[in-house]
Amino acid sequence: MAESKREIDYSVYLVTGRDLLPPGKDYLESLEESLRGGVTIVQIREKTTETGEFLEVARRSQALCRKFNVPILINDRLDIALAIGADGVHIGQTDMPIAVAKALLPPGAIIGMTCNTPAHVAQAVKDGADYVGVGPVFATQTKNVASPMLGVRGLQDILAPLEGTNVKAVAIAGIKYTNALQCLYGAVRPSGLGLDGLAVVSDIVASHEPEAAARKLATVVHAFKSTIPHIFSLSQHPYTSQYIKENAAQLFPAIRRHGPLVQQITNTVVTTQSANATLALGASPIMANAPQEMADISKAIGGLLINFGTIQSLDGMIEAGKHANINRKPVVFDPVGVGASQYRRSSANSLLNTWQATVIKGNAGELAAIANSQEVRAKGVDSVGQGFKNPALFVRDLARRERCIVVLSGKTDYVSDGTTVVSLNNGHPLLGDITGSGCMLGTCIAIFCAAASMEATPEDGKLVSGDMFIAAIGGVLALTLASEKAAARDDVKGSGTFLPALIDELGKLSPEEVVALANVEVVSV
Ligand SMILES: Nc1ncnc2c1ncn2[C@@H]1O[C@H](COP(=O)(O)OP(=O)(O)OP(=O)(O)O)[C@@H](O)[C@H]1O
Ligand SMILES: Cc1ncsc1CCO
Repeated sequence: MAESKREIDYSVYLVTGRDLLPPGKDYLESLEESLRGGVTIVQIREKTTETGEFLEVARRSQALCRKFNVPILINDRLDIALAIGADGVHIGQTDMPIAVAKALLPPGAIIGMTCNTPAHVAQAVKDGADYVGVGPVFATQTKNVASPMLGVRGLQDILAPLEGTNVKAVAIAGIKYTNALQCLYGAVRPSGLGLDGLAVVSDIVASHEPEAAARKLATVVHAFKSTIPHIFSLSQHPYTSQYIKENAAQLFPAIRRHGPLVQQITNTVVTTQSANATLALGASPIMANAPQEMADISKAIGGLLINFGTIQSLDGMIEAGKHANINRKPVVFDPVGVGASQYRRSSANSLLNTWQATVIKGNAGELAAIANSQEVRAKGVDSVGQGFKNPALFVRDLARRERCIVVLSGKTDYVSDGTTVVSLNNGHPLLGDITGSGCMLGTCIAIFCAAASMEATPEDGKLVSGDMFIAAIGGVLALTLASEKAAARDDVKGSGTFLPALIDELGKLSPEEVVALANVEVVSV
């Protein structure tokens, strides 16, 4: 074993599973191909194999790993690790304690531990583990998992004890190329601490083409790791009011150029007006709720809105977001009335645990409920009271926690990417007199996000390419500027005549008008 600790790259952590090999695929052939594809560390897991055979498998695996200069760890069996001189061991909660393993293994050996709770992680840190394997993130068939699933959101909490330590973390269970970016995004804590890698089994081992499977995963993990510092600022431009106005204004003609198809799972109150608003802006709506059709629809769309004003199919919302993440399409989440019932609260949690939102948009009452804040109360779908004492700080912190753009609607709208906060002071009180103006706002934001991502070149490490901060602001400006123009019309006598005028005006805004009329301020927090 190595005398001093080598620098380990945990990015693509392969856990072997010979029982999962596809028919006709040789174990060593599969391992070599996966190493060629970019696996950076290997753990040999043999749960039921006799000692002699385990030793043989470990020896042969090690010879291959050495060829690629990739470290090899042994699951559970210290005797096997010692016998072959492995780089270290991976132990479970019910296996040998870390202290005992440390005493038996030579200095420099890597010790990793499976952890299902923050308390496990804290203990592993105390005991001197080099890394923790945290999970289960998703349901999986490869292991009989008794611990409750963490979900993507749970990853942030379980990593908390690693703040300020040098202990590394990989996530495990149910991780595949298709959900890799969700996990990586989901795990990033407000401090910027995140996962060092992803542990996979079947995504590589069960593949007929393990080299290609490993390469795809490696590309995503490496690309993500190189973008971590900029995770909240999708653009690295120092935002000024003028830059924001000009770039948001350019998205109006971009929508008309691309005519994005925007999928909207929305409530029964606003469906028609949201579809008409979509057409007015130059995009195409498709209102689709059934989980069975999400895989197909997701491939065709430019963006997705999930508004849960009247939850008809939670499964549909889960599937739609999942496929949008897989296909790298922006997802705008509008948790309408989320504080109104326990069902809505738990549904929001399930959704945010399954996919990564690009934008979360809500009024003060809704966003307070999402953030578990008692500061603002709600009455059904409406926010009551004066709102947050410091709305700019609130949106910035929520954007950091949820790792996405946050839009707080109200008389003044606030938008943040976790670094910059802007306040937007356009709009008209008549927007408060019609139902579903907030829902239309979500629709507008989804359309702008779709256009902005269609304008951008896709990048490997990003769930969505394009500047979603500017896009979200563009969506707010569309609705609020159109409302000002509609309210000023002679034919508008009240909320009844206001709604059709609003839809008319949405389709008429020019980029020049947007720059001239937009009231955008960058707020310091
Ligand atoms: N008094 C007002 N003056 C100017 N603009 C307003 C006013 N009230 C709301 N708005 C605008 O209306 C849009 C919707 O925001 P609001 O916070 O009212 O949504 P909401 O409460 O979710 O609405 P709903 O529940 O009806 O869908 C925002 O862009 C906001 O700027
Ligand atoms: C009134 C209402 N109830 C559920 S959704 C909705 C539309 C405005 O949010």
